[in-house]
Amino acid sequence: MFEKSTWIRLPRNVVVGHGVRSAVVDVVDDLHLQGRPLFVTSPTPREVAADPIAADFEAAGIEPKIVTVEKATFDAVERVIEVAEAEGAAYLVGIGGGKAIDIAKMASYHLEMGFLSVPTAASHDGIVSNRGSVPDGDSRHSVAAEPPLAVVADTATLADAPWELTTAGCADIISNYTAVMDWRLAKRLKDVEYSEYAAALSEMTAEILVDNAELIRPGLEESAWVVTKALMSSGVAMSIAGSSRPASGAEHLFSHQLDRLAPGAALHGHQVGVGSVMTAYLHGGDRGIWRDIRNALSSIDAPTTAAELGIDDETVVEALTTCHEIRDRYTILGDGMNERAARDVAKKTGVID
Ligand SMILES: NC(=O)C1=CN([C@@H]2O[C@H](COP(=O)(O)OP(=O)(O)OC[C@H]3O[C@@H](n4cnc5c(N)ncnc54)[C@H](O)[C@@H]3O)[C@@H](O)[C@H]2O)C=CC1
Ligand SMILES: O=C(CO)COP(=O)(O)O
Ligand SMILES: [Zn+2]
Repeated sequence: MFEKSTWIRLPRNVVVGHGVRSAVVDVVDDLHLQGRPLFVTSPTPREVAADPIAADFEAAGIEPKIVTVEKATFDAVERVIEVAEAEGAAYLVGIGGGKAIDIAKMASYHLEMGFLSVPTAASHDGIVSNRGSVPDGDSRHSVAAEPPLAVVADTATLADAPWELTTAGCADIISNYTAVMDWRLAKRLKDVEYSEYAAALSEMTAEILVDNAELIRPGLEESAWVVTKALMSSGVAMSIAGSSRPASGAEHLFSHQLDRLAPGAALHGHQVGVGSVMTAYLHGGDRGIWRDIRNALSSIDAPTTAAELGIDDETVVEALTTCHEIRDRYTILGDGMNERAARDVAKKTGVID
């Protein structure tokens, strides 16, 4: 008897384009959301977007409460839950980069409340995904979270954000190549749950982005459009899979370990991009696609070396040898690299000197 079932939760409204920030209040109306919203944001996105959006709500007779968060931690999620309960919030709006959006979607999941995603940077593919990513001691959890009821991505805001945030988003997408290689490997070796549709969507998203790399240039609003569509498509792949597997493999483990060893040194997307160059080498050796990945990253101004990340060579080697312990996710790293092998791959790919 056939007993499989799946439940894929995707946004109902996706609004992307120039100036759509002022449409958030209309989107809320279209979704028939009632009551007081809680905006979850961080300091710069508050100035850039949350305060102006709050003014639109006030003009429409709705008084939002705003909470500002700094880090994507379980404590921050707890604080947002407490504020939402104390203020009688009816739904949450995450406004900012990956961290603010992750906190909002995780708090919404716990509160069983609707959530809207309003990215202010095209820096990560968590904009529509149903996962949250949180460091916790020596581990990094990928936790279930509320997918957004709607996404409102204003390309004017995204194009105005610092250019490196956009290149980080591109690198987060380019890393899908190796994430999918790891997922297929884990399917073959460990029979993990696998979706060919999610894997294909994730790979195709990376391909389309690389094919359109010439459109991704600083100061071009069209770049924000191209990158945001890719970020959403990658997030949909995660929602189809019900896991971050299509977009997170060993290159993400490497980045999560760098976050522990060198906190704040580089952006998430830039770290996973450099990780992807090295794990592509581990998958395919010298004839594999590692040079294609490195060239794709260079073509959109993303870092390809430890020095460009602002991280020293020894930290890269340490991250490579220890990052398999971050979580129980089988990848090309298997049960870990030894130091000589880690140094070798980092040197051969030009990541370290
Ligand atoms: N849940 C998921 O599926 C995913 C989650 N992530 C998570 O997202 C985080 C990475 O996201 P990021 O956006 O790189 O980090 P982030 O949220 O820390 O943002 C980076 C910086 O950009 C600033 N910023 C945002 N918009 C701006 C604007 N318009 N102008 C000026 N500055 C602006 C922020 O204030 C922050 O200082 C990581 O924690 C990562 O694990 C990443 C991918 C997928
Ligand atoms: O960053 C992600 C996908 O780009 C997902 O993060 P995790 O590695 O925490 O699942
Ligand atoms: Zn990522």
